[in-house]
Amino acid sequence: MIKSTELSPPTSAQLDAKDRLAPYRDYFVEPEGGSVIAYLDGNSLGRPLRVTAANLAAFVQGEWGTSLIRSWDEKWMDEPTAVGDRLGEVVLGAAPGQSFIGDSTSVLLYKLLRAGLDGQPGRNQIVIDRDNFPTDRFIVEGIAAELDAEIVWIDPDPLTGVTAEDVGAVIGPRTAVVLLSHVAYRSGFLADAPTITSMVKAAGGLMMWDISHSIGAVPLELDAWGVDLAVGCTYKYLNGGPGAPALAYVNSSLLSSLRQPIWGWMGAADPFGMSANFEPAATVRRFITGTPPILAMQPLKDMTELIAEVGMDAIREKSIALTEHALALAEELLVPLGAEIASPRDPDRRGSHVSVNHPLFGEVTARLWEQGVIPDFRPPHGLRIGLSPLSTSFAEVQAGIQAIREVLVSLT
Ligand SMILES: Cc1ncc(COP(=O)(O)O)c(C=O)c1O
Ligand SMILES: Nc1c(O)cccc1C(=O)C[C@H](N)C(=O)O
Repeated sequence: MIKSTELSPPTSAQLDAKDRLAPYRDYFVEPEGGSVIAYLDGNSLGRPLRVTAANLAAFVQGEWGTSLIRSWDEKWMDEPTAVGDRLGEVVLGAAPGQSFIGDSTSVLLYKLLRAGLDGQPGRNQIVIDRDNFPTDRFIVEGIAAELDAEIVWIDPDPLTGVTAEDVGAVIGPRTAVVLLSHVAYRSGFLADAPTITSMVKAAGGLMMWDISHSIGAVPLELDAWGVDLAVGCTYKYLNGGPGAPALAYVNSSLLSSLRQPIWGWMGAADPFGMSANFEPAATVRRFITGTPPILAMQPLKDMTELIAEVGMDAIREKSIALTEHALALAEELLVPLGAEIASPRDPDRRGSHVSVNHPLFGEVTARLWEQGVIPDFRPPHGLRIGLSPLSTSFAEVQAGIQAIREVLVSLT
């Protein structure tokens, strides 16, 4: 018999019943024919909002189909920075004039990192960790090969992620830029951004964060933390859609001094002046290169407004409850089968996804997808459970983890 002090953990149904964000699940497009039982990959590709379908149709008819090229003058020239400013207000903790929507995250990583490095004469080291997302590491390798730059690698403990101590051990008078992921793409480890940023700045370096796995899931305070540069994906927790253009942030203190490497007419002071030589815009527009992908930046506006309605604190609270639930279920149902939890137990050090390792998870994930249970798999043996706070229920997490268990049992 359970003693009164030994309360059993709440069930998925109880958690869903008291979840005040539960009604927002209906705001998302329902997959057809009950074909998806559990979508646990919102950290890779967020689900579309219903309103986005209507807004895209209205955009095609109105701004594009009716206003035609006049829309550039009326609205679109300012769209990348207007959307960036709104994101700054709602999710980034950034004052206007520092953010814009532009190219892919990879290309923005290149542009901002190169600009940062060029803006640090006498310093030639780029600091990055070996667990960072491949594109971040590859961009750094490419820039180091292109310029006289040295890469300083941090080898973090996969579970604790990159700590302030790790960073403190490698920064110094030659540090130009430190590039880290705020939330690690495998483990979900949430780095101590305020502490690390101030350490790097005290050493004279520039701090650049890849916020791909935190925008829209973890509250950010880029201005207050003193972040220099940041980039991040908008197709994850901002539900911008496949290949949606990325977000870039350049601290206002650097706007006049940094020069990005890919000069194009849309980053010029007067794009329609058709001038003989490149003169960069005085504002954050100088980081834009060519014609901005206006159509592709429409959906993320819808999610930004939904986040504004709900509030980042409520989103974070649900995100923590979801990851706690996922970890408790994984502990109960998967660990006895030989799986290992590969994400931080401390919610203050965790983003909105959790990873579990098992040698059979590659095969397990393929079978799960066939039956409409959709986590993702990252080699060598990590199954990642991404929990998008506004579109995921606690029951969905349970159904997903039970299915993982059943497939694992069938394969062993
Ligand atoms: C941390 C991180 N950075 C960058 C990217 C990729 O950026 P891109 O949109 O250029 O493929 C991803 C995901 O694909 C990511 O997880
Ligand atoms: N960016 C992706 C893509 O273009 C196709 C499929 C998946 C992705 C991803 O988002 C991968 C993801 N950033 C990761 O953390 O592994």
